[in-house]
Amino acid sequence: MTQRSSDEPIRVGVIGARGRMGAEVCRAVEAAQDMEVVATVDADDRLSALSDAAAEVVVDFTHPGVVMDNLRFCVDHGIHAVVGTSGFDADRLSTVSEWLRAKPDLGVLVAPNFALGAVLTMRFAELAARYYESVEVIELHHPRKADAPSGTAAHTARLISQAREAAGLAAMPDATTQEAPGARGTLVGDVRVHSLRIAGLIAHQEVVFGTEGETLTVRHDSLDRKSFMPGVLLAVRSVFDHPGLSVGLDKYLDL
Ligand SMILES: NC(=O)C1=CN([C@@H]2O[C@H](COP(=O)(O)OP(=O)(O)OC[C@H]3O[C@@H](n4cnc5c(N)ncnc54)[C@H](OP(=O)(O)O)[C@@H]3O)[C@@H](O)[C@H]2O)C=CC1
Ligand SMILES: O=C(O)C1=N[C@H](C(=O)O)C[C@H](O)C1
Repeated sequence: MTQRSSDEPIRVGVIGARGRMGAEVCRAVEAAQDMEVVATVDADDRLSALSDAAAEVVVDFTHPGVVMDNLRFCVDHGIHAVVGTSGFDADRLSTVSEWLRAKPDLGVLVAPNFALGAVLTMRFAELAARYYESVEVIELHHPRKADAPSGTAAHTARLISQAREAAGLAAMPDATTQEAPGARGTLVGDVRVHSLRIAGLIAHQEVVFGTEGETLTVRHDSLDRKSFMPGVLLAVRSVFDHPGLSVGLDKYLDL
């Protein structure tokens, strides 16, 4: 049962609208019959354009440094939010949950990755985690990316680490005693994450598992930013039915 009763197109505001993802989102929303872009905001624009245009849902693809202010504005103004921007840690998520207490009907989705294959990769990795002694994550992105490790890699590593802990696994075998800074990546929980920035790439991730006599590699490649759009549109349609904070597009899927 959807909380949205209107048959009119969903009124969507886009923050970061002139960016790589934001521009793609504007095109995808305009091409969908059941939604329309009513406001676009980018750096130096006023967020009040969103409430002035009576946006029902805001899609945010901006920057980790500004996304919390944007979200605060949406929550304060009773606008549902679909957030793709990276940089969310446990503290930020609990802050958003706290804000939402005052708006029990409002939905906020923070999704590290909207590509279906990436969502499945995270789920597969979580399932495989308990069966392997070793696991490391390698993320590969375009060189204009501001943050490292990627939000997807951090989320994947957290899920794996939690699954390993729940299964009571021992520490991973690793004889390294001498290490050049960064050579073994960064730790998220007990999982090492390695970040590559390569011209020509978009967004890619490998999760490499190993145990005696075998390895398993789960890899996903976004070859075009269009790969994120079906997930973004699904989220815009579904956010009304998921009040509170949801983390990960899998929460809107039957996985
Ligand atoms: N969840 C997912 O599936 C995906 C998430 N992402 C994430 O989305 C974010 C954006 O990525 P991408 O589109 O490549 O980045 P871009 O830098 O291309 O776009 C970000 C846009 O936001 C603008 N911006 C900066 N500050 C503000 C502000 N205060 N208010 C409004 N707009 C602002 C930027 O303007 P200016 O350039 O002038 O600063 C820019 O136009 C990143 O965190 C990235 O990791 C990316 C792809 C998929
Ligand atoms: O900046 C990007 O491009 C991407 N960012 C997201 C992330 O940090 O995981 C999602 C995807 O990897 C593309």
